[in-house]
Amino acid sequence: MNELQDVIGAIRPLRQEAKDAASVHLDNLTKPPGSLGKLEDMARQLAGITGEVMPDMSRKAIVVMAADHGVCEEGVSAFPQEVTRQMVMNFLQGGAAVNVLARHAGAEVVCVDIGVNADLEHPDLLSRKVRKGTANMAREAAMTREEALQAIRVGIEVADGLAGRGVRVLATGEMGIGNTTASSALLSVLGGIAVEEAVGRGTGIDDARWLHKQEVVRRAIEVNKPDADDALDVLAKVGGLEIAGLTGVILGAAKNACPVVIDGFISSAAALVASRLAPESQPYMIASHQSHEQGHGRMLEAVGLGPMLHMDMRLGEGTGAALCFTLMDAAGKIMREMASFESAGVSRG
Ligand SMILES: Cc1cc2ncn([C@H]3O[C@H](COP(=O)(O)O)[C@@H](O)[C@H]3O)c2cc1C
Ligand SMILES: O=C(O)c1cccnc1
Repeated sequence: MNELQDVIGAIRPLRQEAKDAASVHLDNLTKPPGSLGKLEDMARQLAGITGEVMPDMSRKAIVVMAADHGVCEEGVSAFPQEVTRQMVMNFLQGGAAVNVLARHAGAEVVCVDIGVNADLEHPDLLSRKVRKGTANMAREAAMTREEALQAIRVGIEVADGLAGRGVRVLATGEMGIGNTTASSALLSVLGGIAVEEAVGRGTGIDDARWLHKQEVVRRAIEVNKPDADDALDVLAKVGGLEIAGLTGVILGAAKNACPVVIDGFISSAAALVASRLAPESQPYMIASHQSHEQGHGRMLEAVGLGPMLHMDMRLGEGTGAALCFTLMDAAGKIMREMASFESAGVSRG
């Protein structure tokens, strides 16, 4: 626990003077004050995070954490568990949606095996397996507290490694068949939200399976009795290895004064855990989008974040975060390239 406490202790509040300087700069540009809406909010936030009015955000990475879920044996997903490992190979070959959208945004994809239930090897795969999938949370704790901590540590190390080689913006992505079930359980317990509101349709289950998925989440909470005031306990009992890993990525990004773009429902579950473990990490987060998954709006509310985009996407992987990168670049260009009232000879109101 000490190590995690050290990381949390190293997270600084945003730099108010840089935020104020960004506000002054924005208000001198040739537009009515505030008229670029969330682009301006983002520019101010990025200044506060980095301490620079025009930060270098040229190097960006999406960390895709992959892991399996024992709860799949309850029949909670529309797809079989082997899709997790098959999609990991797809990421490594560059053919998944996140690869395409990351290329479009000029970002790299870093794929981490933190708990896939198979032996995977590839030169570009970061092999950091904590265990081969979680246990079935409907019967027992998904993992031990120590395993959850270990997975968080993996995420912190990945974030440290990327920041150490000059990556300035991080984003979260994931792959794990069954992980909307774990995310829903986290939302229900940590957000104090009824199971039927927290559980959505994930990969696209029908009504009967959706009701069954709700029952499975209820059973997982009943069997494990997670302590809502102890986020690590909840994460270990009803979470997932990739969710724990992403919690670490978020804490690691904040420690390194890097903005961290949060993707969809599952990534937001990691953001919720991170915000409970370390409330000071929340200002470093940017919610890329609100996905189509039923509980995502409530999840973002619980973290205290407002989404940049509503695209009706429900894929995960980091796809929404990749799209949001292009908005970050747009915000950066506004700060750098727009004329001021003075330079353009435009009258102020
Ligand atoms: C081919 C395929 C690619 C995906 N990429 C992300 N997910 C998404 O779907 C999964 C969660 O949904 P559930 O909880 O219903 O299993 C996660 O792996 C998530 O990343 C995918 C799912 C599939 C089938
Ligand atoms: O919101 C998401 O990211 C999501 C929703 C459904 C399935 N996979 C991911």
